[in-house]
Amino acid sequence: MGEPICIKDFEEFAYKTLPRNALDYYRSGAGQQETLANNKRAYSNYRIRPRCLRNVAETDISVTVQGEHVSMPVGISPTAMQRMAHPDGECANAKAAQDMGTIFILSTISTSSIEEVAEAAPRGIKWFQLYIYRDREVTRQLVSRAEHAGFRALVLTVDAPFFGLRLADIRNKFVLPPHLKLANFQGTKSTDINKSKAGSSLNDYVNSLFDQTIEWKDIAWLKSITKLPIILKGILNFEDAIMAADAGVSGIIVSNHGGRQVDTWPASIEALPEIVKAVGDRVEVYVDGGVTQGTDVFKALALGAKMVFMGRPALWGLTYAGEAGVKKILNIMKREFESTLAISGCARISDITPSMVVHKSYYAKL
Ligand SMILES: Cc1cc2nc3c(=O)[nH]c(=O)nc-3n(C[C@H](O)[C@H](O)[C@H](O)COP(=O)(O)O)c2cc1C
Ligand SMILES: CCCCCCC(=O)C(=O)O
Repeated sequence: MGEPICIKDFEEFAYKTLPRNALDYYRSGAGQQETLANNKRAYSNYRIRPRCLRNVAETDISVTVQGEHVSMPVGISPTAMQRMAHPDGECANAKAAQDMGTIFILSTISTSSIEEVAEAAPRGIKWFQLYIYRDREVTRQLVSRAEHAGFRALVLTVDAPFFGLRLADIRNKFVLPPHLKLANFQGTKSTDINKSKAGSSLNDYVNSLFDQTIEWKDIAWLKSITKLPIILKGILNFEDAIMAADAGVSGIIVSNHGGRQVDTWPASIEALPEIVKAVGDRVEVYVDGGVTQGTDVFKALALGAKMVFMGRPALWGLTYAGEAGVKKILNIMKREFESTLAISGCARISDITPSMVVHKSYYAKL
C-alpha cells in the first residue's frame, strides 16, 4: 500500500497489522453489528444541497466550544486502552490533537494515566471521560486528578452501566496484554483485566466495578464535587436530552458508543435532529459514531451539531504511526471538510444552513 490518503486506507493498514485480540476489541460492535454498520451508512442517506457564487476564497473552519477556540470541528472521542495500538498510546493521541488545535477526550480506561497525558500535551484542550465506580471515592479521586491536571471538562458516559455483548471479545477471551496496565488505577483491584477468564475479561470488569445504580439525581452529586463543565455522552433521544438540559449539564454527545452497546440502537446521525430540535439552544450538542469523511462533518453540522468526534479513526492513525499517524488523520479530515465547505458554497461554518443537507428521500419525492 502507498501513503494512506483517506481514513479507509488507515483502517485497512490497521486491519493487516494489529494483533487479533486488540483489533477485534477496537473494531467490534455489539451483537450482529447492525448499529456499527449503520453509523456509517446513515451518513450516505443524507445529501448535501450545495450553493454557488458565494465567495469562498478564504475559509475559516474554527469553532467555539465550551467557550474555547477550537481550530476545527473534529475532535477525538475517548477510546480505552490505546497502547495496544502504539507504545505511546493516549499520550501520542493527545499530542496530535494539541498540535492540530482540537479537543482530545481521555478515557477513564486508559493505558496512560491522567498525569502522563497532561504532561505529554500540556497546552492541548483535554476533556476527561468519566465512568462512575461503585466506590465513589475512586470516582471522586479521578475527578480531582483530572481537575488538577488541567482537563477542562468531564464527559460522563451514560450509555454503559453494563458492557455491551461484543461477540469477538467473548470468543477471543479478551485480556489486556500483560505489559500494559489500566494506568489510572495502578496497584488497585481496578487494574485486573490481564487475567484470562471464561469469556471477555471486560464484561467482568465493568459489571463488577461500574455503578449500575446511577440516576439523574447523581448528576447533582457530580456537580457538587467539581467545578468543571459536565457533558453527557451517550444520549440518543429528545426525552433524555431535555432531562440533561434540565439537570444543568453543559453539553451532550449524541452517541451510541460506536455501536458497541446494544445492537439496533439508531445511528447517531439519525438521532441527532430530534435532540437538536429539543435542546439546541440550551446546551451544546456534539455527535460521534461513523464519522470518517469531511462530508460527514458538514452533514452533522448542518443537522445541528456544534462539533463531531471520532473514536476508531484515531486508533487506526495511532496504529499507523503514533502521534504522526493521528496528525495525518486529523489533517485529512481538515482538508476534506475545508474542501466540502468551500465547494458547497460556504466560507465559514456559520454559512452552513439546515436546508443545505436533506434526507435522500427529498430527491425521490421531486
Ligand atoms: C475501542 C473503543 C474503546 C472505547 N472506549 C470508550 C471508553 O472508554 N469510554 C467511552 O465513553 N466510550 C468509549 N468508546 C466509544 C467512543 O468514545 C465513541 O463513542 C465511538 O468510538 C464513536 O464511534 P467511531 O469509532 O465510529 O468514531 C470506545 C470505542 C471504541 C471503538
Ligand atoms: C476494562 C473495561 C472496559 C470498559 C469500557 C471501555 C469501553 O467503553 C468500550 O467501549 O470498550
